[in-house]
Amino acid sequence: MLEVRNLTRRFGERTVLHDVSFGVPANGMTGFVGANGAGKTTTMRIIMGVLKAHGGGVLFNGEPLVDADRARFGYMPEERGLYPKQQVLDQLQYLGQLHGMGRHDARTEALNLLDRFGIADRTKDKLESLSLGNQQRVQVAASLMHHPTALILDEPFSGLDPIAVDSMSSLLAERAATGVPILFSSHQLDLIDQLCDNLVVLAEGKIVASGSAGELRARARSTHVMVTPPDAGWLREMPEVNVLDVAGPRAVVEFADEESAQRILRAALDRGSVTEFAPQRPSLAEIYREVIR
Ligand SMILES: Nc1ncnc2c1ncn2[C@@H]1O[C@H](COP(=O)(O)OP(=O)(O)OP(=O)(O)O)[C@@H](O)[C@H]1O
Repeated sequence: MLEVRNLTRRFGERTVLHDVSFGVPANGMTGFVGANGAGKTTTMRIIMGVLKAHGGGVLFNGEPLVDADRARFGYMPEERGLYPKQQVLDQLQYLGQLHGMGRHDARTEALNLLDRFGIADRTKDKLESLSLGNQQRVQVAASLMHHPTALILDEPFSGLDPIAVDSMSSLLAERAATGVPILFSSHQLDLIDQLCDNLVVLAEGKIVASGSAGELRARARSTHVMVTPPDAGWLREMPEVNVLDVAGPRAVVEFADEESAQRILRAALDRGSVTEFAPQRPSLAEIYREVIR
């Protein structure tokens, strides 16, 4: 478990992180979302020791995070950072060896990762000769080489095609399942929804929501879809129901509580047929939009 506690950070007179606290549990992926400039990269840089915090700190498994822990983390920085002119395989092998892997193990792991990312045929090519998406795959492979104890990835999915997104997602999910806390930032809300067990939402340097997907969904507004042919417009006249949208027989509504839901359902049945009455599980994308509003 990685815990960010009460981080503050200023650049000149401007405070860009205000008392930021959240957890990155093991055994799951934590999505880090927020508008451009919200402070995600700054937070990740502080976790990795690239920037100093002006207040607060980071714990790893309950102890203050130190450089020896960070050396075992995998980090993909926003500015990336591999050598454009070096061959892909040699570069990954070199990075593995820097992390203490033997030459043979590093080469085997590099080949394994390049194969998983579908670029095993590019091992001898210089990084700069690869497309941007393929360079991105190599960057993520670099962060995974030494079987890190935690992963901090700044927009690892940006610019990837759907096949690469799938291979990267499954690889990260495998690492998460072995107990590695993974924090990754992304602007792709549908992807966050698909992959994340936890969500952290930052807005203007402040945490506006954080927690497990289940907790956040339970707190979010829950709606129902009701289909009552021929026209669901009558719902607007009913007490105890907040009608969010009506299109012909289909309405999206919000009830005060479960009893109200049941009363309205009975009223609908008394009027005629009900062909659908379904609670809607809010997506993490919807939760994100609601909390930053
Ligand atoms: N070295 C720096 N000097 C001055 N201001 C900085 C510096 N680094 C970041 N900032 C400011 O801190 C704020 C947070 O930036 P940060 O890069 O952390 O946001 P972000 O959430 O990662 O954004 P994005 O989604 O665009 O990558 C921004 O207003 C940015 O301009």
